[in-house]
Amino acid sequence: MLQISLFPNKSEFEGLCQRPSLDSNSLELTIKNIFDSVAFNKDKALIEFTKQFENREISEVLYTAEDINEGARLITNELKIAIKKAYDNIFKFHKGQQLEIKKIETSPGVICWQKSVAIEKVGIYIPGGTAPLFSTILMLAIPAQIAGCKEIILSTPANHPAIFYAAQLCGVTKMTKIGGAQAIAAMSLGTESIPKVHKLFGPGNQYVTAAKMYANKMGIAIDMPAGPSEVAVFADETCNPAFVASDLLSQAEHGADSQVILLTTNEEIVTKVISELEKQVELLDRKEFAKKSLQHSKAIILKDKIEVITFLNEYAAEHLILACAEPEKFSEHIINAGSIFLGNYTPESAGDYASGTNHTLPTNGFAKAYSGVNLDSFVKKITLQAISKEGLQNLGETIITMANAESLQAHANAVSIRLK
Ligand SMILES: NC(=O)c1ccc[n+]([C@@H]2O[C@H](COP(=O)([O-])OP(=O)(O)OC[C@H]3O[C@@H](n4cnc5c(N)ncnc54)[C@H](O)[C@@H]3O)[C@@H](O)[C@H]2O)c1
Ligand SMILES: N[C@H](CO)Cc1c[nH]c[nH+]1
Ligand SMILES: [Zn+2]
Repeated sequence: MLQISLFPNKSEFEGLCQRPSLDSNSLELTIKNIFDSVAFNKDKALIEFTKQFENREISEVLYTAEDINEGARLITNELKIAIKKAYDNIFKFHKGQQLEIKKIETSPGVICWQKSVAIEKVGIYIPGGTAPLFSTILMLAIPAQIAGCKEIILSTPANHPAIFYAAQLCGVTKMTKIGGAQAIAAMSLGTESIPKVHKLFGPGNQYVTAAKMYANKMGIAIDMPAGPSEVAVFADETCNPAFVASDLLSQAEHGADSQVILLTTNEEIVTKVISELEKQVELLDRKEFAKKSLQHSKAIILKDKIEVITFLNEYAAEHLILACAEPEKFSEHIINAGSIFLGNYTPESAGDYASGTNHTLPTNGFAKAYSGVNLDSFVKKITLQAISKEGLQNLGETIITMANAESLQAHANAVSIRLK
């Protein structure tokens, strides 16, 4: 059950913000070995790792169009309707992130603007080790589709019908059967069957996340480190303890390495939430994962709201639920979080599936510096400028003065030659 921390000192906040993690040295070595093998033995290495880590026998690393059609046909009508509804909301929210091009005349005759251009080849990782997270396909392939990415390569160890259905719906161009760090290695290095991509996206366990970081060091762009799921809930007297417990469990059930945090200024709320957790956890099919996750999760009782805000900004949760009075007003004080859920009727799982926001979010405190996936994640911005003869006459002196001061005479000449 949750570890309780009663009125910790501010000096203890940093320790309380630690997430459970694997030994990073041995993790890095495992990842390096996987990348080296995939670089050398390509598809053959992928087939061997799939047997070694997942006990799955495969003879080809890609699904054929026929495999995908057949897989998708097995989806139930009920799930198809749910996915379409989620698709529409996620599409609407991400389409709304498109900005119109604005040409700015910075000084007379000098026009500057920028355009967004889709990243041509993207690799999306869809977690599937213990649950087939087909919702992640919507979260990654919909913005890729809106951005106009030409190739969307999907890798996942899962083979649920909804995985195939969602891949078709979202215009995925190639689908691999590979999971884990070896999938990330394949999309970073390229193999006989799997193309090398320009940018990697997607959440995953610690192996997947460490592999993305490794790929990033080799020069492949990544969305962000999106590892084991986490949630922090700030609950005051207006909360419903049963709702709070259900939210904590919704992230605890992801995996043993997930972490959930309950923050409050009222000790009685902790007692009520824990009693709900004890009841609700027993009803879950994934109770073993949830219980392990709760063992390294925490209930923290703080002195006042100011301390709560300080803690939350230090923790930088992937998801933050504000089960408190005036949640929107409270949210104005939050500067580090992946996604914020306001009020008693906004469960985190709404954002996981269907409200419209993206569920691929920075974990492990990376929300201090990274955003979650959004439309911009799939584009590059190219700036453009056009200067008229009069424009250059206006700006020329400024450029020449600055170029000379940097001792870059050719830069100055490129202007003065035009003004003669
Ligand atoms: N941050 C986010 O946005 C977000 C979103 C969704 C899910 N998640 C997280 O994604 C994760 C999904 O994890 P998962 O394990 O179910 O699926 P996964 O697909 O991420 O990982 C499964 C793969 O891990 C590899 N693996 C497992 N044990 C290994 C070992 N000992 N050595 C080498 N490789 C090994 C295997 O190849 C397996 O295919 C969870 O932690 C969940 O919390 C995060
Ligand atoms: N909560 C996860 C992000 O941390 C996303 C997800 C997918 N399916 C269910 N949940
Ligand atoms: Zn979730």
